[in-house]
Amino acid sequence: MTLGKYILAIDQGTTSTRAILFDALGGIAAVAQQEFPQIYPQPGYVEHDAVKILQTVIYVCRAAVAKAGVSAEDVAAISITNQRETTVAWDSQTGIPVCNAIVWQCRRTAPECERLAADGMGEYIKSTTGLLIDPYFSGTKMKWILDNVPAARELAGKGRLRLGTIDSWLVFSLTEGRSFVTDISNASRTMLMDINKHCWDGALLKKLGIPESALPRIVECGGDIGICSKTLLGREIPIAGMAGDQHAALFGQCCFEKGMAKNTYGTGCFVLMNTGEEPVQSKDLLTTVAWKLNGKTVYALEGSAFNAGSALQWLRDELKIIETPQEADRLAESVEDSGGVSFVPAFTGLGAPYWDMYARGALLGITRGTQRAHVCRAVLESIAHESYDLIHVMEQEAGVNLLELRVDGGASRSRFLMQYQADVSDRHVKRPVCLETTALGSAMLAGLSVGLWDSQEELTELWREEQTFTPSCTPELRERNLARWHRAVERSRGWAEI
Ligand SMILES: Nc1ncnc2c1ncn2[C@@H]1O[C@H](COP(=O)(O)OP(=O)(O)O)[C@@H](O)[C@H]1O
Ligand SMILES: O=P(O)(O)OC[C@H](O)CO
Repeated sequence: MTLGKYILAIDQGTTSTRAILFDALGGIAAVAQQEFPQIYPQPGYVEHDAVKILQTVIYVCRAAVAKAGVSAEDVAAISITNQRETTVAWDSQTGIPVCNAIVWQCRRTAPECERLAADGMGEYIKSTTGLLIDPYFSGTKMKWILDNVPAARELAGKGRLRLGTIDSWLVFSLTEGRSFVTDISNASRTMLMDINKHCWDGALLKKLGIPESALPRIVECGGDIGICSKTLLGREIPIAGMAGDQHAALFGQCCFEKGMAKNTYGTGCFVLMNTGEEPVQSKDLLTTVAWKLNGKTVYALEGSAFNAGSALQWLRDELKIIETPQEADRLAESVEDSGGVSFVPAFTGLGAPYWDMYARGALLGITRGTQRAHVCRAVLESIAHESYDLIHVMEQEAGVNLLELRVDGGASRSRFLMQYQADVSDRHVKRPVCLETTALGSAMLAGLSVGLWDSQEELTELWREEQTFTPSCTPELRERNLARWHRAVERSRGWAEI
């Protein structure tokens, strides 16, 4: 077989699935995208239809290859990157899910998390998995399925239950031999994997009642992950790169050196910093595997904010005060400030550094003169404010000074947001030419594995800056805005509990 010239990257995100065909220079030959429905069965619950997700994957892969006008022979490898933690349960024989996937944002396992905390599991979970007790992670979602879906229990009894994150679900569904694997970066988000030993932790599986036989094999982020069956594109193609989306974005931003960091503005906001080959423990941040390649593991510290771009979608879909996110940008720039309005996007609680599963969204400071432009501005500012918190706590806990922040993701297109981010965090914000960094990172993992690229140095050469946003705000204004944000956060906390 001659080596194809392209990598087909599947980016399975929270609100849409994209397939992007990258050429050997890291350039985009074609993109295909499809949104899929979010399911909100009750307040605080978020679900996805895993079969629908698979259908979007198949559709966008075929569409991207067709758009580029290339043949399947030209595709050297497929890579997968995905929304993390979202949990799917299915039957190994039929390949059919037993219930909707429980999305990372879903808060239904808050009571189980309280029980774990009351049992004094916090310290053990932190030191073993690098994570905090929160409904965010897959472990308690798996337990919920076993406790609440009779078909899951029945299949578990027969040894036919499969529990996995979206990466496992896609590899299982796309491969002829039905490979059942998860990559180590996704596994490190389950609250079940020992981040030092890189295996499932027996004590946690026992505590949550999860049978190890239902869990996938943990593999590296590059190599022989599976062979995609020819039903997808007409010929078998190796799946050679796989990582959770935020880990892939760190790789795609070429943050290969210890201390380099990125922030991805998608549905949520996720700041990850490369901390080198040893896991670094932190109080309010997550310790996670960034990637593992050829036996070498790189770790990261992560600050996660659960809602960011989703707040713009809320303005568009629920409040209906904008038609596109770009309109929010224009409106935000049309007023001098937010007119005293503050917004806290805690739709599904607050992540780092607050870790409040009962916080809920808040819109404060409204007066009779408040216009939609003020609300749009407050929403965009809130995304920068929560990112400021992540950057600030990261600098404090890792003892570093981030001189620059590399940014990507859908909402990093917003000029207003990026400038405000630079102002409020007093840091240079660097936006690359390729904002599809998540997909690019996974393509790089696959490309290294199949020999399209030889080294990380070669990949670094492919990274191109589009624009740097320079801080230009007075310290007084900055402090005033941050103080108001922190007052607003306090008011949003514990709301659902009450
Ligand atoms: N021009 C824009 N300005 C601001 N936000 C945007 C813009 N375009 C897209 N977004 C936001 O980006 C998000 C989608 O980004 P994406 O990286 O695809 O996220 P995900 O992978 O979580 O689905 C949406 O929530 C949307 O509100
Ligand atoms: O869909 P995204 O890009 O916002 O990413 C979701 C995260 O992976 C959740 O941990």
